Amino acid sequence: MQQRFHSYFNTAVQLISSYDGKMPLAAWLKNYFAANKKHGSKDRKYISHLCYCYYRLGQALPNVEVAEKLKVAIFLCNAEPGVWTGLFELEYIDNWNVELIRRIVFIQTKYAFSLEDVFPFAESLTDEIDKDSFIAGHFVQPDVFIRVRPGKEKTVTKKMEEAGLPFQQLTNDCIALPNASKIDTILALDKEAVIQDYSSQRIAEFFPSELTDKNITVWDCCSASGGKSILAYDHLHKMKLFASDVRSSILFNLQQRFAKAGIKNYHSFVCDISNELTESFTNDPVNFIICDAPCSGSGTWSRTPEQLAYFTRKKLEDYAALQKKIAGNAIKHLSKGGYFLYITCSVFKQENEEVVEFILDEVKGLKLIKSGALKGYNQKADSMHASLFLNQGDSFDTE
Ligand SMILES: C[S@@+](CC[C@H](N)C(=O)[O-])C[C@H]1O[C@@H](n2cnc3c(N)ncnc32)[C@H](O)[C@@H]1O
Repeated sequence: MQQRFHSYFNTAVQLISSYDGKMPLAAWLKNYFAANKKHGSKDRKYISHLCYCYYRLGQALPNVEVAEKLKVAIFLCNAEPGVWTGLFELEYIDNWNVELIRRIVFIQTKYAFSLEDVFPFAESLTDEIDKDSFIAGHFVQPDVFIRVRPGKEKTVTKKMEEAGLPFQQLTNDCIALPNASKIDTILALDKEAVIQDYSSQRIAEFFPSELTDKNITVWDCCSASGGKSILAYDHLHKMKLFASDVRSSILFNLQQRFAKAGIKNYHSFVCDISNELTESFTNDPVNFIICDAPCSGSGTWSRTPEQLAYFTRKKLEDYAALQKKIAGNAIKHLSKGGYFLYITCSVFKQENEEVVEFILDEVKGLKLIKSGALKGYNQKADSMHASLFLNQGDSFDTE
C-alpha cells in the first residue's frame, strides 16, 4: 500500500522536474496522463494533488531540490499526513499540526522560509488585501461555486440533494462545493446554474441598479465565454448585448452558452480593443460597458499555483500597459450618463488602483462611483477588483 504512495511521489518529482510553466499545469498533466494510460483515476488524482501542492509553495525555497521541496509542500498543504505518512520522518509526523501557522513555524526551524518568499510581490498588493491571509490562502485548494439562475433555486437545490452532493448555500443564489464535484451530470449548466466563482458573482454588486429593466445597450468588451454577460442579463434583464473578445474560439463557446442560457438579443464579434476600432459595432454610444480586462490573474492563483511560481514583475508591467489601452479605447464608446465597469481578477495595485487613476486622469467627465477589492481568501474563493465609473452628462433616453 505505502509503496503506491512512494511511487506517486517519484512520478510527481519527475513531472515537476520536466514542467516549464509554459502551458497551464492542468492541460500539461492531462496530456501526460493521456500518453501514459497505466495511471488509473486514483493515480491521476494523487499525482496531480502532489504537483499542485508543489506549486502552492510559489517562489519559496528556490534552491531546495525538487523531492525535498515537495515534502515541505505536502506538509504545508495538508492538515494531516494521511496517506503520505510513509514519506516522512517521525519529527514531521510529530509536528504535523492542523493549524497551518504551527506547521509553518516547524518548517522555519529547518529552512529559511517565510510567506513573503511564497509570494514575493506583497508590496504591490492592493491595500485592502490582508497580506498573510491572502498568501496563506495559496496552500488551500479553492472550492467550486455555482450561481443559481433566477427562478431555478428550488430545482437546483432539489437536484443536488437527490444526488447526495455535499454543498454549502452561501447566499440565495450562490452555492459552494468541494473542488472536482461532478455537477455537469446533475444540473443543466448555463440554463439552471452557472459555474462562477463567488467573487465573480459579487460583481453584480457593482451593476448600476437604475439600469435594471431599462432598454439599454451593454457591451462586454472582453467577454471570453460570457460569464459576466450572463450575470448582467440575469440582473438587468431588458438589454441589448454586444459581446466581443480578441479570440474567436472563445466566442464560439459564448454562443453555445448563450443558447443554453436563453440569451437571444445579442451580437457577438471578434475585436482587439487594445487598438482603436476602425468601424463601430453600433450606431449609438453604449449605456453600460463591462471591461473584464486580461490580467495577471493573481487573485486566482490558488487555482493555478503554477502561475504564481513562474510569475515575473515584467509580466505585471505588460498587463498594466495593456489594461490602460483597452480601458481607454473602450470608454470612447460610452454614452453620456453611461456607466463603465472595470474589472480584474488581480490583487495588484498596478492593475487596479493605478489603472483607475489613469482612467480618471485621461477621460474627463468620468466620476468614480464605487471601487474596491472583492476578497475571496476567507471563502476559498478568488479575489477580484471592480471599479464603476459614471460618464457625467445627459441621462438615458431609453424608456
Ligand atoms: C478575464 S477574461 C474575461 C472573462 C469573462 N468576462 C468572464 O466573465 O468569463 C479576459 C478576456 O479578455 C480577452 N482579451 C485579451 N486581450 C484582449 C484585447 N486586446 N481585446 C479584446 N479582448 C481581449 C481574453 O481573450 C479573455 O477572454
